[in-house]
Amino acid sequence: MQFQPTPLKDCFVVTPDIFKDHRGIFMEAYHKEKFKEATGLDIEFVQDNQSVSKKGVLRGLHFQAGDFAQAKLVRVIYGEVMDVVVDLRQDSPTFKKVHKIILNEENQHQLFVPQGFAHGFITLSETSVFSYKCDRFYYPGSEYGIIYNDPSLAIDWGFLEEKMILSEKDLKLPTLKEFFQ
Ligand SMILES: Cc1cn([C@H]2C[C@H](O)[C@@H](COP(=O)(O)OP(=O)(O)O[C@H]3O[C@@H](C)C(=O)[C@@H](O)[C@H]3O)O2)c(=O)[nH]c1=O
Repeated sequence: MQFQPTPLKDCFVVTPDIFKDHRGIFMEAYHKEKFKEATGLDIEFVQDNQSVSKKGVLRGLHFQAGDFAQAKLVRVIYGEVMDVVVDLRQDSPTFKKVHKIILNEENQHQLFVPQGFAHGFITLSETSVFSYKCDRFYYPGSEYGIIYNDPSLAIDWGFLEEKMILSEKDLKLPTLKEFFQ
């Protein structure tokens, strides 16, 4: 299991060792002790989520705030997505910086998204099965978001805007400027 930093503080990529044989593959998708040893983080993940999305579906940019802020360990079980995170911690040296990464069933990369980050992804394959662990339970009262096309972030989602599919809720999210006002 490899752990590699990203340009964003506290955000890193986890790549499991993949064992291939004539039957297919095996991997440890998560190992609490190895995770703790490599990162120093003694995280207890309490909720596992899974979503299935069609090509062009964009979910994000989401986060829970305050006591309900969630760290997430995200990965793709089937298909391919472009995953996007934004550091929203005002005291962080990488505040307002964006990081993008391709997650797919081939590379089996996982992204650790710290508390205080906004997170989203767009499905690039016909279908994606996206799975993530969270260290806090879902609490709708503390759910927030930033609009995917925020002008100050200027994220290139690598997809034609008219072909993107978003929820009504996500289309109404505020810009970063509106959120911090
Ligand atoms: C996130 C979540 C949603 N739900 C419900 C609420 C709603 O009826 C339905 C769909 O919720 P949403 O539209 O918020 O699902 P979705 O847009 O997939 O939300 C997710 O997006 C990605 C990018 C994240 O980072 C996640 O933390 C989460 O915010 O599922 C739960 O019951 N538990 C949960 O943990």
